[in-house]
Amino acid sequence: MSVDSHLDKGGSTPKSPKAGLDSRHAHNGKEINMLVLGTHGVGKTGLITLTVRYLTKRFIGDYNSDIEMLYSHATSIDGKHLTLHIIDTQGQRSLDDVSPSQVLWADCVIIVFAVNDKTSFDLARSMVEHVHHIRAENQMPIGLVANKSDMIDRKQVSDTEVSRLCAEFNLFFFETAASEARASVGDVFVTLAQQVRIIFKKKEKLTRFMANPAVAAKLQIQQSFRSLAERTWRSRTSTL
Ligand SMILES: Nc1nc2c(ncn2[C@@H]2O[C@H](COP(=O)(O)OP(=O)(O)OP(=O)(O)O)[C@@H](O)[C@H]2O)c(=O)[nH]1
Repeated sequence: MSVDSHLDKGGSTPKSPKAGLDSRHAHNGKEINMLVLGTHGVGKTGLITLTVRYLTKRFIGDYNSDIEMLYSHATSIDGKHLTLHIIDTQGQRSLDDVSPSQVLWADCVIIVFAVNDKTSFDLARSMVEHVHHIRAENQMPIGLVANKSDMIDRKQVSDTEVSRLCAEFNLFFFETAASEARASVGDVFVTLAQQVRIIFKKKEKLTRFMANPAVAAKLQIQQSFRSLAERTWRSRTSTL
């Protein structure tokens, strides 16, 4: 599916990503794919619609929380024009509901739980491990969002277990209340987009460095020495 900048064309209804994901634009640093996971009712749709509203200063019309949606919109972060593609998944009941192809499509993942729902946190923890496992070769920034922070009196998740999980997997942590429409909700997506850009820039720098003929020649010489040393060692040990 071609993921053009739907919201920027003045449309008010996001698209369904069911037709498949177009990865042509992925990982180019200008278009950022963001996947939002979390069990039912934790507030994923609320967070996304609020963020898009905040970033585009435009009201998104009716949305249906029961359908998986792709929101695409252009924005400017740190003076750079970027297009964010955000998939709002249908709530997952278990890891079986997490689509590996969506995890591979993503440049970053945002995992949401509700502070008043311990089960949603337990699933969030499993999702973090699962995403790490799927992206073992190519790690990416993961954001953990503790939503419904306004329901502090019904809190079921301790700060200690949240901090432990964040420390273990190097997560970017945010506390939000989608119902209270604070501008800070937008920080989740902006921070993750910035992290994706940092990784992209590092990779780009490394690619340029490796493409330098002097570096390539040096690496080739090192490799030749290594092969020669290996061959010498093998021939010595075989004669023993
Ligand atoms: N008190 C409170 N309620 C919230 C908050 N965020 C969302 N809700 C409510 O939680 C319910 C579910 O919100 P959604 O945004 O539809 O949750 P979702 O994660 O997209 O749900 P699914 O699409 O079923 O996976 C709605 O009734 C929201 O009004 C919050 O920060 N605080």
